[in-house]
Amino acid sequence: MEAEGMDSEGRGFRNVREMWREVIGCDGVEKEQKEGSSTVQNSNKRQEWYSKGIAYWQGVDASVDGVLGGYGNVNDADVKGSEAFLQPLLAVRFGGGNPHLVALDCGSGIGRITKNLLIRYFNEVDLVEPVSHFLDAARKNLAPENIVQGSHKAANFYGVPLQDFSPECERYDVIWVQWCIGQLPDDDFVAFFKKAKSGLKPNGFFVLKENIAKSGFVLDKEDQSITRSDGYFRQLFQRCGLQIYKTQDQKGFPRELFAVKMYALVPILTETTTRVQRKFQTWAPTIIKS
Ligand SMILES: C[S@@+](CC[C@H](N)C(=O)[O-])C[C@H]1O[C@@H](n2cnc3c(N)ncnc32)[C@H](O)[C@@H]1O
Repeated sequence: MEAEGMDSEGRGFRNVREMWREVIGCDGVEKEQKEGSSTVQNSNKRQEWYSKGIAYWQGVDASVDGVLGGYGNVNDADVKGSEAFLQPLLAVRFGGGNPHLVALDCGSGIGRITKNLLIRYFNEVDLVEPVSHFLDAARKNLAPENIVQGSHKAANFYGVPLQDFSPECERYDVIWVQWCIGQLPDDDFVAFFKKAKSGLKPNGFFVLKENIAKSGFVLDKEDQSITRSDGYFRQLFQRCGLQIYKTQDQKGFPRELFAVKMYALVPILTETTTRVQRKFQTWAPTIIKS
């Protein structure tokens, strides 16, 4: 049978569930809930997956080149591509008036994206990053004296991994997730986005920017991460209750790198929420008039 995916050493896996069972001790669909020794092994393996990932990043220089895996030269093209994607979305979803915009930069590393992009568009940016020397560098890079954007500021620095992060309810207009979601197995990926949805304001959205495997997945045993294909991501979005609002390919990266895609994602409205919203829309003018 043909392999659905492979690891960085070229070893094939028949399917993604087989791979997750091997690396985290369960198939990545649902966390093992049952008590007993299989649970212990499962959580030990999952812990090992995460701690090896963190250990890898702890050994990396707190620099643009470090967080970009030695490809610091793609920073400019990355920021340009992200800005071209973000700007029209902001205009459509929050245009008009002068809204106070807030973003969350996930797996922020040294604050590269906040510094070069988010801080220019958002009045406040929060960062979440589990590796302490990266977060310390981010604090320095984003200190008020190093920011040229008026009253815009990096507001909160959270030193936790995404799988343990719970956002403040309805704080964010945009939750930016770039080059870090591969650290999370599927079930934690789904749990994270489900939880993070509550952190979005009503018109808010996620931007996920990631490397894309040609098909299936590629498991990187060095930094304990997985690169997923576009089809794989789309299945996970459905499990998260998210739909693609807009997607675009990143251009201008060296050919030897993975392709990179940007997805703007919004919560799928259930029939009930849609009905409540419709009702509200018909009531609203009456409320305003009276
Ligand atoms: C390739 S770097 C990208 C950093 C940043 N997003 C950027 O584009 O400049 C990957 C980042 O993910 C972080 N990371 C590793 N495990 C993580 C986890 N479980 N949750 C959140 N971030 C994680 C690393 O510490 C590192 O900062």
